[in-house]
Amino acid sequence: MWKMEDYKYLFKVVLIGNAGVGKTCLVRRFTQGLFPPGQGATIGVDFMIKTVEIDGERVKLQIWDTAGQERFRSITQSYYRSANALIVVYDISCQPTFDCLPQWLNEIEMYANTKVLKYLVGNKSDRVNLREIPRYIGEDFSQRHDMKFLETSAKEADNVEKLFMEIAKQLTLQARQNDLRPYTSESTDRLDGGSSPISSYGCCKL
Ligand SMILES: Nc1nc2c(ncn2[C@@H]2O[C@H](COP(=O)(O)OP(=O)(O)OP(=O)(O)O)[C@@H](O)[C@H]2O)c(=O)[nH]1
Repeated sequence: MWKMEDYKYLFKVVLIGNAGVGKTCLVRRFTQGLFPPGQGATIGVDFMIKTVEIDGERVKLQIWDTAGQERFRSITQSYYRSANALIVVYDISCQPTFDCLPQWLNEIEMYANTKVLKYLVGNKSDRVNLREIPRYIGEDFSQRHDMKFLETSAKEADNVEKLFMEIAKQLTLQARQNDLRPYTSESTDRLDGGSSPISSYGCCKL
């Protein structure tokens, strides 16, 4: 077991998207390596931690799993602001979950930090015969909205590790650049903006 202080950076990653798209399963797959049977709907928010290694440095990911149901929206919104990365999830076998993406982007616009790293994820890629959203449609949407894109399957562990590791890597790169940069008005803005700072262990300690 690593000790709590044994990490260089701490990043908050928040998953959002309609109920039932597989947010909880993605988090469980990555943090615990399992696909839980009979997963109930998330109530409010939940978080799990996983420490990974990026270029020889330990990076701690605090992964927040939010409830997709409308009635929890006011609770989940408060978590956007401190996110370093946001993963917007839809289900490739369920068109309405894709059609709701503009609403999720609206939420991000209203509540998240402008510099947040955004990923669009089409989950349940194993449901080949039930696919309703072609891959290129998801990819095109992501490009138009300044998001990175991946299709995943929490069930078959496809691209899940890749998703979180890419995020950890990107955030680490950004953090290293910030560490090198002298203190500027821009970095002050970032802190005032309420986002948890992408910076070294000293200021991000829990
Ligand atoms: N085939 C398939 N089913 C999946 C996958 N991921 C999740 N599911 C199923 O989809 C259902 C919903 O999964 P959850 O992870 O609870 O969805 P959620 O987005 O967290 O839902 P809320 O907590 O209500 O927001 C469950 O029945 C899962 O077994 C996947 O990759 N493939």
